[in-house]
Amino acid sequence: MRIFHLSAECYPVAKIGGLADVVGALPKYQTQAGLQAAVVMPYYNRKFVHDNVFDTVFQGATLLGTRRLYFEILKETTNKLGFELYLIKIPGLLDRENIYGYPDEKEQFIAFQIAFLDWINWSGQTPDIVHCHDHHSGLVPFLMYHSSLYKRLANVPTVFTIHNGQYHGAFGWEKLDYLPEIDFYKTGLLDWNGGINPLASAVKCCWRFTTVSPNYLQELSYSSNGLEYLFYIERHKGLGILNGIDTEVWNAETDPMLPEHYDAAGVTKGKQKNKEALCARFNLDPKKPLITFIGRLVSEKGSDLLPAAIERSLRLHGDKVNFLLLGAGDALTEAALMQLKDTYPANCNVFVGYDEALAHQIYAGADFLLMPSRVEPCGLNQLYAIRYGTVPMVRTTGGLKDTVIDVADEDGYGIRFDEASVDDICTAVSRAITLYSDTKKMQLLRKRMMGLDFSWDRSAKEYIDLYESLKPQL
Ligand SMILES: Nc1ncnc2c1ncn2[C@@H]1O[C@H](COP(=O)(O)OP(=O)(O)O[C@H]2O[C@H](CO)[C@@H](O)[C@H](O)[C@H]2O)[C@@H](O)[C@H]1O
Repeated sequence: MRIFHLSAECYPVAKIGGLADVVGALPKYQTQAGLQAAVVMPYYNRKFVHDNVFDTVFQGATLLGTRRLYFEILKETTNKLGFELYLIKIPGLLDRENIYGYPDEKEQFIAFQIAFLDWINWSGQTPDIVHCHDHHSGLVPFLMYHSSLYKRLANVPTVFTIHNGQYHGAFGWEKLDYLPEIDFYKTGLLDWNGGINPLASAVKCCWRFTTVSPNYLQELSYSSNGLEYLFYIERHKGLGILNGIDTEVWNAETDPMLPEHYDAAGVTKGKQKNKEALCARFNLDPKKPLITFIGRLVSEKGSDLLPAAIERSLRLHGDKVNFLLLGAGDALTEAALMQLKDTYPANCNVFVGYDEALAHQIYAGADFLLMPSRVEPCGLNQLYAIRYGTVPMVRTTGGLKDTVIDVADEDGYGIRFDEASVDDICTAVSRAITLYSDTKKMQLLRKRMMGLDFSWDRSAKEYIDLYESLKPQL
C-alpha cells in the first residue's frame, strides 16, 4: 500500500513542535509494518538538506495565479529516516530557512500543495492513500476531487489528521485565483465564515479525518476556534487515534543527547546524575524538587500563567523547590520569565529559544514536567516525560486526559488539575513538593512510568486499519 504523508514539518528535517515528531515517526512504523510510506514536505534551507544527498526525481512548472513557478522534487537517496522523503523546492518560494512566519506564507503552502498534485498527476502515480496533516495541506482533498486538472486522482482516498484545530490557515477569497481550475459550483466546500478555510475544507472533503487523541475529537465539537458546528455535523467521519512516540529516538538507555544513560531498574540513580548535570548548568540545587516546562510560549500551552504561578509558589514554599523552563514565543511571557529568573536566581532558570538536546536533558533530569495547557490535542511532552521517568503535572484536557492518571488512583503516576489557572497550578506544585518528599513513592512511580508503553506500534496499526477500511470503496 502506497501512502503519501503531506506535512509542513518532519523531524529531524525541520521541526517546530509535535507535528514534526509525529510525521517523523508514524511513516517509519508504517514502513516497518510493510506499507510504502513516504513523506512529502516543502524544501527548507536547513542543516538536514545540506548534510544529506538528494536526487532530483521530477522537474515541472505550474501556475500560482498568473505567476509561473518552476519546481523540483528531491528525494533523499538512502531512506535513512526509515521511509521515503521528498522535498518540494520552488526557487524564491520554497527554499527558505524558516518553516513559518513569512508574509507570503499562504502562497507558499498553496504552491506546495499544487506542486505535489502536479507531480503525482504528471508522473502517473496513483497512491492508495493521500494523508494530509494540518491546514498546510488542507486544500489537497478539495483539489483532488473538484479540480478538472486532477480528475485522475478523484478516486484516491484522503485522510486528514488534525494536530491542532486552533490554526485554520484561512485567507480571503481574493486569493481564489491561486488555485488551479476548479468546479465553481463547489466553492462552498472551501468556505467557512466568508473566507477560504483550508482546515474546514479538508474536514468537509476528506474521506476520513482523525484527531491525535480520542478525547480531542469530542472537544472539537465545542472548542475549535469557530469550527465547532462543522465538527459536530461531520463527526461521523472523525476518528481519534492517540499519538505514539518514537521509542528509538526517545530511549533513556541510548539517547546520545543525555550525559547519563539509564533503564527502569536504574532510574533513580540515572535520573539523579542527569539532574546534577542539568542543575550544574543552570545553577540550581539538585537536592530540591525540579519542576520544568518545555514548549512553545503560546496561550494554548497556558505559558502566560507560568510567571505568576511560579512567583506565588516560590513565595509560598520559600526555597523548597526549583523551576527550569525551556521555550520561545510570546514576547511578554518571555520577558516576564526572564524577570523571574533575575528575581529568584537560585530557584528559577529560563532558557529562551529552541534546543532539542536541552529538551532531552530536561525530560531525563527533571522530577516533574508541568503542562498547564488550555488546549492540548494530544501532547507528546508528557509521553516523553513518562518514558524518561518524570512525573507529568497536567491540566485535564485533550490528550492529557487520555494519557495521564493521577497518583490518587492506585495505578496513577501523574498530577492532574482541572483549570488552566494560577490557583490550580499552585495547588499542583504543592502536591509535587509533598510527593517528592516521599522518596519510596517517587521511586515506585518512576519505575511504573518507565514500564508503560506509549510506542507507535499500537497507534500505527490503527491508522493501517483505517486505510484498509477505505480500500473497498476504490
Ligand atoms: N523550545 C523548545 N526546545 C526544544 N524542543 C521543544 C521546544 N518547544 C517544544 N519542543 C518540542 O516540541 C514538541 C512539542 O510537542 P507537543 O505535542 O507537546 O506540542 P505541539 O503543540 O507542538 O504539537 C501539536 O501536535 C502534536 C502532534 O500531534 C500534539 O501532540 C499536540 O497536542 C499539538 O498541540 C516536543 O518534542 C517538545 O520537546
